[in-house]
Amino acid sequence: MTINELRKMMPWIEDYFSAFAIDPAQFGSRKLEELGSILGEDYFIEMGSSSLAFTDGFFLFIEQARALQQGSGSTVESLTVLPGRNKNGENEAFSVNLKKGEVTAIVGPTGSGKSRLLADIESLAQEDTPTGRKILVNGRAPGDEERFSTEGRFIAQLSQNMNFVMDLSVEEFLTMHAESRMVDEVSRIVQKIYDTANILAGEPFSRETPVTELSGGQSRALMIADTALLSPASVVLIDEIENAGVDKVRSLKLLVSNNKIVLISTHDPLLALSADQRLVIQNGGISKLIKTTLNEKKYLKSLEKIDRKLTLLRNQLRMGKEIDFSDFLV
Ligand SMILES: Nc1ncnc2c1ncn2[C@@H]1O[C@H](COP(=O)(O)OP(=O)(O)OP(=O)(O)O)[C@@H](O)[C@H]1O
Repeated sequence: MTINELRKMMPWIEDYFSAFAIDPAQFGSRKLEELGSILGEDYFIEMGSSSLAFTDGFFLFIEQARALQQGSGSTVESLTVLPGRNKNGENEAFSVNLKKGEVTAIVGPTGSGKSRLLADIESLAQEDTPTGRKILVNGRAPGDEERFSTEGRFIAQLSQNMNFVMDLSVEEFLTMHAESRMVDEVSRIVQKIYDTANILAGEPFSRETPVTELSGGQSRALMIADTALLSPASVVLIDEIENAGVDKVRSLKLLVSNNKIVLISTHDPLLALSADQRLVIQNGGISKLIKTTLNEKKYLKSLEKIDRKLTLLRNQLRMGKEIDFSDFLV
């Protein structure tokens, strides 16, 4: 496949060329594989026999380009979680200040209160939830209008149990959302989100699929792509991405950009160590804030390799194949 053929297949790719001031006409007839040498190794795109395989570098490319296009855009510079009480009614020891561009993992045993913390932030709690926490935006308490308005919400939440209640196809849903955001070129952004969601989802789906018929993983992938590419949210809350049948590492890269505050509740070491820091929740209260160490970061690449192998194995299992351990054990 040539670069021009890719441009025809995915017209939205032009956005990224223009964000990087690259004129694709200069190398349009060259093979896709050569894109790596043009953009730099990190952006290399592999070609399978019948399908495209995108590297993580490509996703980073997309993400960086998007951040460039959107500029700093975000209005939320910081979120502060003022101390509340744990399940025993004891005061939390310290407040937590989350800044733009930071990714924070929330870790802790099952039932410890990770989702509760996300819910406090989502509802911009003002000492009116079971924890008694208070959330400040840019250093001040939001007014009721800000808290309860559905317009211009700057917080997006992705959770494990996402159900669509509308009777719309994927295409209708995305079109409606894009139109409500008053974007230019609705059909182009719709295709971009659809293509990205299909890359993230374990099993592909068509534009005509009713959203109510999407599997858990597929609807998750659709909402991740939608949030990353269309929602103007400057705070993204993610509740356990790991079991959703989506490519979690790529999803995180897509959602995280320099101008967002991202919180992710997780039991997954790969996701937790991808974050800048982690909040430890015990018995309903925030008990520690640990910065990810350089040593931990050093092992991320190896963890990613192990995780890819496990994903392959999981896919073989899902497809009803006999497991091939030849690559796994080296
Ligand atoms: N500080 C608190 N005070 C009172 N109740 C709390 C507090 N923190 C959490 N809870 C309650 O404890 C229950 C379990 O919390 P939550 O669902 O947030 O746990 P979790 O860590 O997300 O668990 P899992 O890992 O299983 O998803 C919820 O009903 C929640 O409202």
